[in-house]
Amino acid sequence: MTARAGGEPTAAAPADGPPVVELSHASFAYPDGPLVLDGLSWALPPGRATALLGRNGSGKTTLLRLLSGGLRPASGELRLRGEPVAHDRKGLTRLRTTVQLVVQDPDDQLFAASVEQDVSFGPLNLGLEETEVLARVEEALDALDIAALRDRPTHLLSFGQRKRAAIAGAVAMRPRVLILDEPTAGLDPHGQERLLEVLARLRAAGTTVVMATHDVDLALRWAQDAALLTPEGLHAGPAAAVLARAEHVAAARLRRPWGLAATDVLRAHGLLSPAAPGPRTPEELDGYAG
Ligand SMILES: Nc1ncnc2c1ncn2[C@@H]1O[C@H](COP(=O)(O)OP(=O)(O)OP(=O)(O)O)[C@@H](O)[C@H]1O
Repeated sequence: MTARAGGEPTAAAPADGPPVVELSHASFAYPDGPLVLDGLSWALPPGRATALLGRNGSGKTTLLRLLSGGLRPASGELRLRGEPVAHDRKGLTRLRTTVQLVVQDPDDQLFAASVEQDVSFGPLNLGLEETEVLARVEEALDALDIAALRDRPTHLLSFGQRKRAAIAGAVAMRPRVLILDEPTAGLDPHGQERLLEVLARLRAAGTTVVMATHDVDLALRWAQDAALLTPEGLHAGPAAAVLARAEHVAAARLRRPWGLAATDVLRAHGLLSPAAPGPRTPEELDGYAG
């Protein structure tokens, strides 16, 4: 399947400033494979929360790896604060101080003997002073609520704990853009809520957060913007508007989010004016009852 640039003005969400990171007309194919992404453009303005959705194999992971410099577009370019990124050591180091990717499987990310060593690795690699490294590691362990696990071997942790350790490693880099590939997959509901709290704190501090997910309800309630990767292209914009486009949602093999379905029912019964925003969660529905 090939994702192409959409044929309509879809890519840019209302920006709060010039994009921090941006792919422009990027195409990519794995060696001996078909084109996965074809001329795709996507800009991430600062401080926004964006959900990336699409069917299995649509190219979400590929797109996130292109944005974070792990893959290089065959054509088109990656820009950091408007400047083209050179895919050499210097260019990628500069990119990684700003953009951090947390991959889907924590076992692809964790490699050090203990949690603390793993979380320290990135800041140490930046050549920071020891006190600065320690401060960042403490901050990241606290943020992910895993300080008690600092001396534990990573391979002896539960899946959810490993996932949090992997995210802590990215957070310790204090990135302006944090990209997470299906971070809630495999977490229990409590773990998911804790993770969303962590992401809310990072966003409050101005971090741009991008999350690939298959969960449309999570996307509607958590994200300001959504991007749907379909065979026709990337459809991006404010989350409620993007997820209301039935044909794009169907092309991404998703379903209508709960909140939009509830909004339809409220409007059909005259309980909500056409212009008023609807509930995004069952908890918010309570506010419409009286
Ligand atoms: N290392 C690789 N080598 C060759 N082909 C690959 C590689 N990784 C992914 N692909 C192919 O590229 C396409 C896009 O894969 P990708 O992992 O980006 O999709 P995805 O949207 O993240 O999927 P999922 O929702 O299943 O995680 C798929 O057809 C996949 O088979």
